[in-house]
Amino acid sequence: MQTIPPRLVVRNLQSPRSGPHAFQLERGECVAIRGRSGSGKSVLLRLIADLDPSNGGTVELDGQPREQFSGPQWRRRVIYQSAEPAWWAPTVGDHFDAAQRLRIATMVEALGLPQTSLDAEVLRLSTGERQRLALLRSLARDPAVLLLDEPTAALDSESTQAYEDLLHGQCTQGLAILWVTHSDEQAHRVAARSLVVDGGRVSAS
Ligand SMILES: Nc1ncnc2c1ncn2[C@@H]1O[C@H](COP(=O)(O)OP(=O)(O)OP(=O)(O)O)[C@@H](O)[C@H]1O
Repeated sequence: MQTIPPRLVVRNLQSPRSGPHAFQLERGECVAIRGRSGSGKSVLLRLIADLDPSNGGTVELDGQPREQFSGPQWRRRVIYQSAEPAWWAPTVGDHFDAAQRLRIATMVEALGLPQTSLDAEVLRLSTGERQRLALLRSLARDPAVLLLDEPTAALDSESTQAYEDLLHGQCTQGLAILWVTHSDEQAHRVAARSLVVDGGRVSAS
C-alpha cells in the first residue's frame, strides 16, 4: 500500500537570522505559531515560502523537495500572507482571473463581504476588508499550504469567527496552515497544536 507523504516537511531549514527549524504538517492540519514580538515568526514563514534565501536545510511539499519547483511554482502552492498584504493593481478584481473568481464566489459572503467588494478599489477598502479579500486572493490560487501572519488582527470577533470557519472547511479538504497569532484563545480554536518561536528557533510548545 502506498503511504501518503506529509503535506509539508521542514528539515534543518536555516538562514543567518533564523533556525535551524525542523517540523512537519500533515494534510488538513492547522498549527498555530506563537512567540513574542520580534522572535522571528514572520522570518520563519518567509523562509518556508522561499521569499528570503535559506543557507541550509530542505522543505518538501507532498514528498517533493522545493528544488524541484521554480520559485513562482512553489509560491503558488505555498502561499505566504503577511499581516498587511500587498496589492499590485488598482481594483480587487484585477487580482483574479475568471476561474479564480468562480472558485471563491461562494466564499465572499461566508466572510461577511458583499459581492461588490470584488470590484472595489483597493485604496477605498478598510484594513479588515483588505485582510479578508487577501485570504480570498490566496484561496483562489488553490494553495496546498497557507502561511498566515496575524491574519485577523484587524477583524472584529464576528468576522474573525467567519474567517476561522472558512479556513476550517478548507482544511477538511486538505489545506495545511501555519497560523501566526498572539491570541491564546485563537490558537486553541484553530489549531490542535502550537509551535513556539524564540530567538529565531522553533520548538513544540
Ligand atoms: N529583512 C530583514 N533584515 C534584517 N532584520 C530583519 C528583517 N526582517 C526581520 N528582521 C528582524 O528579525 C527579527 C524577527 O522579526 P520577525 O518580523 O520575524 O518577528 P515576529 O516574531 O514576526 O514579530 P511580531 O510578532 O512583532 O510580528 C526582528 O528583530 C526583526 O527586526
